[in-house]
Amino acid sequence: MFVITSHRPLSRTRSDCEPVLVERSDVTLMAVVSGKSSLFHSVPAKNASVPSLSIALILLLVAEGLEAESVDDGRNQLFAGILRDEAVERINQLAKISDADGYLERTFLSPASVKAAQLIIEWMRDAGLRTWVDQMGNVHGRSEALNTTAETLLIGSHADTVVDAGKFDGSLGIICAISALKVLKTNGKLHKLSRPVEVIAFSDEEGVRFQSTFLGSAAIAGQLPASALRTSDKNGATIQDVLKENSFEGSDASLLQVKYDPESVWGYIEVHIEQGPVLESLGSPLGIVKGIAGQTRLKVKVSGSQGHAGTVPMLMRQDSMVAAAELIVNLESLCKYPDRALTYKEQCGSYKKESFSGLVCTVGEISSWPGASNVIPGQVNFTVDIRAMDDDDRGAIVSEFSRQVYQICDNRMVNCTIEHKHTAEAVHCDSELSQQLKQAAHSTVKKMSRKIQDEVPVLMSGAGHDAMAMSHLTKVGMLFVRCRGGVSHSPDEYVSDNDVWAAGLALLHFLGQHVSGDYMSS
Ligand SMILES: NC(=O)NC(NC(N)=O)C(=O)[O-]
Ligand SMILES: [Mn+2]
Ligand SMILES: [Mn+2]
Repeated sequence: MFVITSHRPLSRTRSDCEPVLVERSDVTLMAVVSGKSSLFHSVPAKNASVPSLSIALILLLVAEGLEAESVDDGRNQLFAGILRDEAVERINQLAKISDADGYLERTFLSPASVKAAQLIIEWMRDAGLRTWVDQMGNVHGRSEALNTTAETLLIGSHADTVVDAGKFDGSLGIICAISALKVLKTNGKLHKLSRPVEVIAFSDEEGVRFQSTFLGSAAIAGQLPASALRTSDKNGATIQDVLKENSFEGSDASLLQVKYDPESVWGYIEVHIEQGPVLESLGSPLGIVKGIAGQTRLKVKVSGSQGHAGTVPMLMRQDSMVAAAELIVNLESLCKYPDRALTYKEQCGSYKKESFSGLVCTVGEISSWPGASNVIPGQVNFTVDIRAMDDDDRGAIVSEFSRQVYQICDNRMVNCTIEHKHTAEAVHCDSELSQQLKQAAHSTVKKMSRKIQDEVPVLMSGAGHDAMAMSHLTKVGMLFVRCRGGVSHSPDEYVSDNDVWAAGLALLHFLGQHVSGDYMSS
């Protein structure tokens, strides 16, 4: 019995194989073959001579229909040190910077977000980029080009997180971009770029603290109204307060300074985890985003009659908690079975049931006052997140839900208000950018696994991204990276080291299309 652990790409034989790497110098090799874990054998490698191991490996691989690759050291051409090992280390480092003990949370300009920004600035400088922080807390790293007046290619993602977050959502896109540019610097090609390239780590995409999202990217895209500065969080602190606390001006004028001139920007691309199960089910490490679902965020406030849990008869109650519960269950039913509730001929023209692609709704937060077990709540507030690939679908659902809210609250003699916190229209990614990303992804997967027949998947995104805001400034493209089980917004979020590597390599190949000469060697 022997263990074969490997560090170099073997030919990928089945779509669900992770490409594994075989290192000649490492006499212990492992052939990981999909669905055949019985292939794992273990023996202390030190007892085995290399020839017998290589023969064993070839026999093993041939037996499994894997063609043993000529093991040339392609590792250096694939920059695993920077694009995988260092990138993974940085993802883990960033994940340790949190406002909370025991789980990951970084919200707009929180102490942890300020600390994370400092680390990102260090990494950007290490990649040879000129860095600065703008008046909305976005961190910028820029490389000039041969032609300094050419329009800039922007690459970004967000540095903030949800509560109890995973370590890849947002961070992966920032770190891969910095790593790909570091490879160009290492190869002496950073200043051979045909256009300036700028990495942006956005200060707020998730909208956890102020409920309105894309604060950083919307400001750069000129989509953030000055009134947003007066938005307050649960404790009554406004965005303006938080900016000033962090030595930013927090004025309407300073917000305007953040806006980019559309004429100065060539395009925006973002690398992000898929946060869904499609790539994993297809056995593909990378995918291209065709479009991003539109989203609406609401805050519903239900006010009833606060009272004694033991003395108010059931039929005399105006119970805001039960009213909220009925609203939430009705919302779920509306989004599960929209055609039952909506007769589209009267309300919205000729809708067909299947037009509700990507329709989802979530109540993520609920709070009650006074929050004591023996008091009938006087006030219950909850959030609503509604998304759909089609903006008219989403609009129809939001208006039907609003109708139901007022009807149910009337029936229960409680007062309801609905506050619109955030709306972002669905976005279609630019075909030219998407094609370039697709080529980069295709050559990456081919290089890493040496065998690729299948197309790079193209898919829609139910998750929102800064690309939604940036689409108001310039054309956008997105590259998705496989994540285990599609899990995200959870500490179980996971991307394999090789997929982190694939993402960085794809970005490098994409940047290579904007570099004169051979970008892959010094
Ligand atoms: N990539 C994300 O997780 N984005 C999240 N944030 C926004 N703003 O959409 C979300 O909820 O989908
Ligand atoms: Mn997220
Ligand atoms: Mn995200």
